[in-house]
Amino acid sequence: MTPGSRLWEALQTEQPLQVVGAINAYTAMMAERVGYRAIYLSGGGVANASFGLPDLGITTLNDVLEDVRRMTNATSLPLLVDADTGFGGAFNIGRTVRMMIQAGAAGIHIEDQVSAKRCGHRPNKTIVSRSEMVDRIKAAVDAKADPDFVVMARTDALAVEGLDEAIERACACVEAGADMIFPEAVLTLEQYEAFVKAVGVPVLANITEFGQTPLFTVKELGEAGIRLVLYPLTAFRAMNAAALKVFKGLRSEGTQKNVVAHMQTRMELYDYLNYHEYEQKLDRLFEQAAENEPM
Ligand SMILES: C[C@](O)(C(=O)O)[C@H](CC(=O)O)C(=O)O
Repeated sequence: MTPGSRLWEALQTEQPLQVVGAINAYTAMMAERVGYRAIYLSGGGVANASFGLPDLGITTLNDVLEDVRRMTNATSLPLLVDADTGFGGAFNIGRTVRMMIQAGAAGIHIEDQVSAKRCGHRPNKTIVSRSEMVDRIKAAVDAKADPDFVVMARTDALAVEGLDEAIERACACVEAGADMIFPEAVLTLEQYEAFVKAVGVPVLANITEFGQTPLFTVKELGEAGIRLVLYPLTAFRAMNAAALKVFKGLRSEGTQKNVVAHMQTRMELYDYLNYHEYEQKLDRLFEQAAENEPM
């Protein structure tokens, strides 16, 4: 099974499918162990966590691929990747798809903002024309060496041009071959329902914290017909708050004794890494080496 077909399978098994942002390989392994069926690599997350940059279209395809490879090597979960605006024109978008497939991604989403993009939940976004967005999707679809690789069209048009244009764009993207639709910065369940009714392909809801979209539950979204629920930076935000708390505490108190109870222990860390299996192999190697040692 290809990563793409695993994503389609997960979509059949879990409805709606929770897709959880896993910012790095280790977090991806924890997500797998606790039962998620699909994971996500956030574009904002790559910029913020791997480069200390804001989510403004500054990172490159290779920057993202590096994190994709790390995560796909560490888990067998299908990985959906944020490809921002596709990293260039039609030829670049084709290359993006081919390289993402090579790196083990199950799918990507490409959006209709201009390349000097902003976070989808910030004001003053600018989008390209409908025909330019359709060309982006066509370029991505043409490059799909694996037919099950998911090309998801994200539209940021709702906040810029309103619901009707956003829905028409989404439909035009589906006609151009998009497998799924990601309407960005949706405000109500009724808006989700309108997308679901119009597009005829799976629709993703981006339930990112501190944004424009209320924190709708999986149940509410499922009832609105949503097939994928995304939590792009949920774990990252929690990890950051925990790191900050421990950094400040250690600085002011001169010890971590008061927070150690809230930490993942060494044994828990090792458990998720299958450390003990590695250690046993290492022990055997040493034993064999000792046996082979000339007397
Ligand atoms: C999905 C997103 O593009 C991301 O980079 O993960 C962001 C998430 C966020 O900033 O909360 C977005 O929605 O624009």
